[in-house]
Amino acid sequence: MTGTPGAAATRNGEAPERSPPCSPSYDLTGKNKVVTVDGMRVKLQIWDTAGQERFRSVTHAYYRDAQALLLLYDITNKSSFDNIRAWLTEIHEYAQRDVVIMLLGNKADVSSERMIRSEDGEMLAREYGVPFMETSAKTGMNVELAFLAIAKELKYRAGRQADEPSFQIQDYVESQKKRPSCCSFL
Ligand SMILES: Nc1nc2c(ncn2[C@@H]2O[C@H](COP(=O)(O)OP(=O)(O)OP(=O)(O)O)[C@@H](O)[C@H]2O)c(=O)[nH]1
Repeated sequence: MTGTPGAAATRNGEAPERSPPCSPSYDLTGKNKVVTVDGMRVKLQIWDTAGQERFRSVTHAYYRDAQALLLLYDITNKSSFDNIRAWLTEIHEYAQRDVVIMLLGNKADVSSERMIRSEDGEMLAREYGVPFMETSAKTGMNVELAFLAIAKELKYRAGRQADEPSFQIQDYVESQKKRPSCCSFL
């Protein structure tokens, strides 16, 4: 899943079939997920473009109609981080104009092999104006939060009332996210 638009909530529900790519404790992809937001059930249909970076025309089909994209890199793999800019460029060209984007630095549990500092992820996210957090599909750190934040944003957009205060996804993520307990010294 790393370095790819890892997951998307979609409008039309039509998705190419794909098996989940791995079996850590938390599978971030390949399923429908129901998140309860303020008592309302929001259904997210999640697609994973993993392993298809070489087939750009295929991945376009995945995210062209997506309402949200989770961009994942692997904190132990520099090239996955370096690929993120290219993905953001792609997304700018092919995705919906108002797509919700979130940047995730996954494998935060393996601090001994860390290549990308948390601050680097934060800086990149700030540059593109997207929320950022580090996650671990192994321990589950921030995984539910990522989906919850997306669901909250989509629910807010769908039912926005004129007098309703706007939902600030970046502020929400910053206030809720957990930091890895052990930090590297890079
Ligand atoms: N320690 C740790 N391992 C993880 C984590 N997430 C995934 N892995 C492992 O990393 C390996 C690769 O995971 P994938 O999800 O298949 O990675 P990918 O880059 O999407 O791979 P492709 O599907 O081939 O593109 C598997 O062995 C996973 O179990 C994590 O958060 N922590």
